[in-house]
Amino acid sequence: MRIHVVDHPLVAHKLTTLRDQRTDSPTFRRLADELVTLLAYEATRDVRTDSVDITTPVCRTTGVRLARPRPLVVPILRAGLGMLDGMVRLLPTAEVGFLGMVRDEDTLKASTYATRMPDDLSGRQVYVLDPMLATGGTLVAAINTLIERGADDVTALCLLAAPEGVAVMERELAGQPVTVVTASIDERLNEHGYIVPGLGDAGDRMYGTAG
Ligand SMILES: O=P(O)(O)OC[C@H]1O[C@H](OP(=O)(O)OP(=O)(O)O)[C@H](O)[C@@H]1O
Ligand SMILES: O=c1cc[nH]c(=O)[nH]1
Ligand SMILES: [Mg+2]
Repeated sequence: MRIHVVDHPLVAHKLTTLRDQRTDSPTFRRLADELVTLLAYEATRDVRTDSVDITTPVCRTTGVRLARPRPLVVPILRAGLGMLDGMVRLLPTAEVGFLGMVRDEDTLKASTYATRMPDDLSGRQVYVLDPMLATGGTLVAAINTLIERGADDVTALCLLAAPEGVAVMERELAGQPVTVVTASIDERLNEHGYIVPGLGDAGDRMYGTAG
């Protein structure tokens, strides 16, 4: 497993406003959308392409287009849904699958309540969207599901990651073809499994009270 932290002043600026507890839900959704577009630029660096011959108004030339089979984008409901539009705007040919997962707030164990994606993912590049990598339980389970279906290239886009969750991913997914792209590795998890400094509950901030 590889991890890539996107170190860019625009990312840091938007992330700071996202973290601020005064930021209301509509602004939070807009910033999450903008941030995923910036992360996607890094996350798709190795997206597969084919060469294609075209004619410009001036001459014939060879360019590239996104390869087949189409990439699959999988948001993890609920909070990951807020990252979907920004991602498919950059990857217009992508197919979209869905994983509904929730973490028990007492045991911090993740469970899956909905799965809707192709059974066979062999040869597919998969992009998983989840804003928060906290204990890592959700993302490890999600990525194992994708690998069991044959995915051989998985990239997770997370707005924030905790060092504890990164360590769990590195241990549980050692040797697997997995990359995590994040805007920040924060300081730690608190006693409730929340990322510190973090941004609170991403799903609630995205879809909770409008503030
Ligand atoms: O790394 P972990 O410790 O597993 O925690 C991270 C998960 O927790 C949050 O989801 P939550 O369970 O709150 O569901 P929601 O998106 O519906 O709010 C978040 O969106 C991640 O999916
Ligand atoms: O800090 C955290 C941890 C898990 N889930 C969230 O939404 N936020
Ligand atoms: Mg939540």
